[in-house]
Amino acid sequence: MKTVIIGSNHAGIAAANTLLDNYPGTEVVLIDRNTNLSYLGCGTALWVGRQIDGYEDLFYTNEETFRKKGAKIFMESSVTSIDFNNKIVYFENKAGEKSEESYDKLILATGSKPIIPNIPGKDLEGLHFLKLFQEGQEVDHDMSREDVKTVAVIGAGYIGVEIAEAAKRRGKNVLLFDAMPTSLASYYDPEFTHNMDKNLEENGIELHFGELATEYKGDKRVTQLVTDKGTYDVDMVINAIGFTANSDLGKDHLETFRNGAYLVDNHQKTSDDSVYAVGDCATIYSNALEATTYIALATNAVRSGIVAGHNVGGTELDAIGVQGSNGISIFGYNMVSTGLSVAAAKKAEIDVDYTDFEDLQKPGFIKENAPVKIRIVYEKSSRRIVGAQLASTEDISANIHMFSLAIQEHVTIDKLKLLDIFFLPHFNQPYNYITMAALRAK
Ligand SMILES: Cc1cc2nc3c(=O)[nH]c(=O)nc-3n(C[C@H](O)[C@H](O)[C@H](O)COP(=O)(O)OP(=O)(O)OC[C@H]3O[C@@H](n4cnc5c(N)ncnc54)[C@H](O)[C@@H]3O)c2cc1C
Ligand SMILES: NC(=O)C1=CN([C@@H]2O[C@H](COP(=O)(O)OP(=O)(O)OC[C@H]3O[C@@H](n4cnc5c(N)ncnc54)[C@H](O)[C@@H]3O)[C@@H](O)[C@H]2O)C=CC1
Repeated sequence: MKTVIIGSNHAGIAAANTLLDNYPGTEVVLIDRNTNLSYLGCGTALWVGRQIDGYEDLFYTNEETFRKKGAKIFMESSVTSIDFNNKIVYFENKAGEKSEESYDKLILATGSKPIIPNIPGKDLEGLHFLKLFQEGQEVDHDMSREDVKTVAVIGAGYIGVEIAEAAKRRGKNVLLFDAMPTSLASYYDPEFTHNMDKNLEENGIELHFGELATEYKGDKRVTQLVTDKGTYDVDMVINAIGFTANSDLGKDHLETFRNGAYLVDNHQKTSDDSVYAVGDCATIYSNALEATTYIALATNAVRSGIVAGHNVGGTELDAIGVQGSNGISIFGYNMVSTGLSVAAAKKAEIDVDYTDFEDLQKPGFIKENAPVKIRIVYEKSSRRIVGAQLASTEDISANIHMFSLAIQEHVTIDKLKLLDIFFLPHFNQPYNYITMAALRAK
């Protein structure tokens, strides 16, 4: 059996490795238009902000590894069209040479693309996106210019907040804009985002929330950003207002979601029996929403790649849905969340309650210690947990996995009240904040 995989980043790589490592004799062809594969975009801000030495270790595999495993791999080759009826993929390399590959099964792993603000001046120099490794290099290069003193970041989601920190660490004046009234509004409730906003401000980032960019101005290069509230002198702009699915190749043949992502079942199969879709170009099932949705995360890309790999290889494997678990760490302030915030539940018309608690991570007699905030969100009628948020300068990240499992397994808030949680002063308190929050639930 021959499988062609279009896109060899996290999702495509996971599918290819699953097939190559578990199904000897399977023919695998990988095609990608980029020069590199396996770039961990999550490291861009760390590298640009000089928190790590360079970008070299942000790649975890390469072309050669796939060749050694017996796969055919075409890099710098762009798939231009697919004949779904005759099962042929057409592609072109950078020299313009055209090729084709037939398939028995096709895995679409074409990922996502940044949303481009459609406002005047969008072709000026000095405007950036932050998706590809090459875009990270351009941002890094621009930030090295002596004349780039003020950086505007549009979008205070995950990429925007992380790159705003990086720009500040590089000594720039940083202006951070978002249409919403706080940073990270899609992931956390205001009780949490206000702490992050304060953290950003205390570290010298100028916040402009509830403000919409309307124009970039400049002669050849951007010199001003105009919003509905003012005009700002800037030397560089980084746009980070979200991703949308890159589904151009199959959108006329396959069923798609409202944002264009390929609709998939729990085997990652699309509406065409021979075609699978994985990662950011596909939909995903949310256990919190109990519905199909779109969540662009590397973790989802890897898991969906594994599921597709096994199903294509011949072993039935059901995806179990996700919670959209995520985390961020900015100037030492850590936030993690999973499932739905109260705001997200409201938007999805799920009637929820929540319980909050705040306490020190460890007993008061431990010196190295800091407060932790927790919110657990649960559905009013069923009492199942649908979300959790935590924030602290302590490393509270591992707590979120338990809540992810709780949402996946439909655990109620009441089940959490007497949960056996260990205590050791080096780590936590006997009256654990998880227990305390659960006990306070209405
Ligand atoms: C700056 C940044 C930071 C991030 N941080 C995190 C994080 O901390 N945690 C997290 O979970 N997620 C993070 N993400 C999101 C994560 O990177 C994506 O969810 C992940 O890359 C999705 O993987 P994918 O393989 O589905 O798609 P992509 O990474 O988008 O890869 C798609 C591949 O398809 C190829 N392709 C597309 N069209 C064609 C075509 N026509 N022909 C040939 N090849 C094609 C592309 O070249 C690309 O290599 C971050 C993203 C960015 C940009
Ligand atoms: N730590 C992590 O897990 C990370 C995850 N990612 C993922 O990568 C994907 C893309 O990240 P982001 O681009 O940061 O998307 P995002 O969805 O996290 O944030 C986009 C932000 O832009 C704002 N916005 C939208 N339209 C706007 C407009 N016209 N003007 C001003 N603001 C506007 C939104 O309110 C939102 O705050 C996301 O799925 C994200 O979860 C990215 C970086 C790190």
